[in-house]
Amino acid sequence: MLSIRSISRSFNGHRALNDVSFDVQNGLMTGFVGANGAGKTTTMRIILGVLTPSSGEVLVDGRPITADDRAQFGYMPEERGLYPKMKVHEQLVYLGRLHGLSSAHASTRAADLLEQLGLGERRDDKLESLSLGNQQRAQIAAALVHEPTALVLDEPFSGLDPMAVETTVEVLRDVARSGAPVLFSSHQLDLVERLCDSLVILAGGEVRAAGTREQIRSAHARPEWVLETDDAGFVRGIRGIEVIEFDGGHVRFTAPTDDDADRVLREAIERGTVRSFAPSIRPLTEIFQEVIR
Ligand SMILES: Nc1ncnc2c1ncn2[C@@H]1O[C@H](COP(=O)(O)OP(=O)(O)OP(=O)(O)O)[C@@H](O)[C@H]1O
Repeated sequence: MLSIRSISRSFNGHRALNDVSFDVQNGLMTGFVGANGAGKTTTMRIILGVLTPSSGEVLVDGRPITADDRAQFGYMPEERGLYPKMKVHEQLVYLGRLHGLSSAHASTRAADLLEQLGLGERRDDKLESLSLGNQQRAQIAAALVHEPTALVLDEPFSGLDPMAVETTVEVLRDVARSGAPVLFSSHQLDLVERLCDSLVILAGGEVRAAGTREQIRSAHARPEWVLETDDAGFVRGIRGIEVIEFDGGHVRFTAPTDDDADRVLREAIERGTVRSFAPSIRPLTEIFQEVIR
C-alpha cells in the first residue's frame, strides 16, 4: 500500500498542497480527481521523488519510501518523455533493460504490451510518426514494461478514443489484479466513476473526499427518486420536495421521507401515465461539484 501522509508543498510562498493524506490500496484502481491547479501533478511528482515535499512523507507498506521502491514504480509523467526518433518496440526494450530486465524478457514483455494496447503493427515505427493517441498508448506501455510494483499515471486517458480507453483500462486492471496499487489522475469524471474502485478528490491543494465509491456516495447520500411521466412539472409545486433535475416528463427530486416521495407518486398516478418511479443513486459527478465548492 502506498500512503501519502500530511504532505504540504509551497512554490514561492504559494501553498500548492496543504496537509494531504490518503492511501492507494494494493489491488485497487484509485482515481485522483480535481480541477486544474488542484495539486494532482505535484502530489504525483512527490510520490515519485521528482519533487520534495515541504513537509510530510510517502510510505510504502507503512515504512518510508526508498529510491529502490521508486525505481520499481511505473510512472507516466504529465510532460511525457519518450524519444521521438526511436522505434517504439526498441525504445520499450531499452527502458526495460534500464530497469534490469534481460534483453529477451524486455523484448517479449514490450511486444506483449504493444499487442494488448493495440500497437502491435506499429512496433517498428518511430514514435514521432504515430498519432497523438497512439503515442499516448506507447507512453502507457513505457510505464508498464518493467512489471512495476506500483503505478502512478498522470492523465493516462487524455487524448485516447473510447476503444483505446477500454483496452487501456483492461491493461491497468491486470496490473491492479496482480496486487499493485494503481493511482491515476483524470479530468473525465464519468470515466473515473465507471472504472475506479477508490477515489481521492482534491481541491485547492486539500483532500476533500477519499474512499471507495460506495463510501463517498454514502457519506454524501441523500434520498432521491426519479419519476418518468407525461408532464412532471407539477412536482415543482409540491411543498417539501426539492427538484434537482427536470425535463418535461422526467424529474429527479429529493424528499424528506419515503411518505413524501409516495405523495408525489400518488399525484402522478392521478394525473396520468407513470412510466417509471424509482429511487436514484446520486452521480459522483454531482458529489464532486459539491465537495470542491
Ligand atoms: N514548479 C512549479 N512552480 C511554481 N508553481 C507550481 C509549480 N508546479 C505547480 N505549481 C502550482 O501548484 C498548484 C498545483 O499545480 P498542479 O500542477 O499540481 O495541479 P493539477 O491538479 O495537476 O492541475 P492540472 O489538472 O491543470 O494538471 C498550481 O497553482 C500550480 O500553479
